Amino acid sequence: MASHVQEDELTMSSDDLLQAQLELYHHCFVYVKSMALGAATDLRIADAIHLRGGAVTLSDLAADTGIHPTKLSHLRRLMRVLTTSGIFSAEVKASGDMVYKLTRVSRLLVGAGGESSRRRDLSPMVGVFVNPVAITALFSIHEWFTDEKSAASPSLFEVAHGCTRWEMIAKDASDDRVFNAGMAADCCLSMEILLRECNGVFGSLGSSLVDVGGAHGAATAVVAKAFPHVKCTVLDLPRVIAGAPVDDNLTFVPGDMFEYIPPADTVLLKTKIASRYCASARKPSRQGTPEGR
Ligand SMILES: C[S@@+](CC[C@H](N)C(=O)[O-])C[C@H]1O[C@@H](n2cnc3c(N)ncnc32)[C@H](O)[C@@H]1O
Repeated sequence: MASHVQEDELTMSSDDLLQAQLELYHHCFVYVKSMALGAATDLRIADAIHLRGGAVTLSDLAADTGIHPTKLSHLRRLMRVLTTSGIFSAEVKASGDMVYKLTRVSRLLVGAGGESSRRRDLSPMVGVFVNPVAITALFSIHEWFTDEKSAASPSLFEVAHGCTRWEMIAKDASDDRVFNAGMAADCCLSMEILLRECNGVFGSLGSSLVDVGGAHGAATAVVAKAFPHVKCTVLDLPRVIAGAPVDDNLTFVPGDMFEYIPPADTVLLKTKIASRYCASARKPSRQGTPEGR
C-alpha cells in the first residue's frame, strides 16, 4: 500500500504538484475571509455604502470609515477579498472609478438607517463568531481528540480555556455584552422568518409562554408583540437577567433551567440544546410547566 502511494506521488506531473500546493495554501488561508469579514464589520463598511445611497468609491469609503489615507491601497486589498467572497460587489463606472455595492449578504450588516435594516443587522453575531475566544478553541482540536486529560472534557472550549463558554461569559463583562448582543441580533432575524413562515405554530401558543434560556428576551419580545394576548416570561441565569432591558410586555425570571421552569402553556427552547445540555439535562426538580407544547 505504502509503495503504491509513493509511486503515485512520483508520477504526479509538475502542474499537478503546483496545483496541489496552491490548493493546500488556499485551505491554509481560508481564515483570511472570516478575518476580512470581521474587519469589515468593525469598520461598518456596509453602513458606509448604505448611507452613500448604495454605492461608494474607495476614497469615500476611507473617509467614511476613518481609514488613514496612507492605508488606501490596503483598503483596496481588503475590499478585493470581500468582493471575491461575495460580501460586497464591485463595479467599474464609466469614469473608470471602482464602486462598491452591497450584496444580499452585506445587507445583513447594515445597522444604520431605518428600523427594518436595524432589525436585520447581524453584525453583532459576526462579533460572536469571528472572535478570538471562539477561534483559539479550535487550536485545541488535536489535543481534545488525543490527550488523556481531555477525555473527560465534553467540549473543545473547556480544553482550550479551562472553563465552559458560560463560565467565560460570566467572568468577562465585555464578552458577555458581545455574546448577548449577538444572540439578540440573531433572534430578531430568525424570529421574523419564523413568524412569517410558521405562523400556524404560533397560533397555538395558548395564553402563556416561557422562553427557557431566553437571554435578554429578544425572541420573546417579538412573540409578545405579534401575540399580545400571550403572557411571555423569560428564564435565564441570574447574571444574564440582571442585564436584561426593561420591557413591560415581558416578565424576567432569574434561575437555573435544571432546577425550575416557570409554568406556561408553551416552552420555547431556542439555540441552546448543545450536546453538553443533552448529556446533563435532567428533569427540573420543580417543574412548573404543564404537559404539552
Ligand atoms: C445560545 S444562548 C441562546 C439565547 C436565546 N435563546 C437565543 O436563541 O438567542 C443560550 C442561553 O442559555 C442560557 N443558559 C445557560 N445555562 C442555563 C441554565 N442552566 N438555566 C437557564 N439558562 C441558561 C445562557 O445564559 C444563554 O442566554
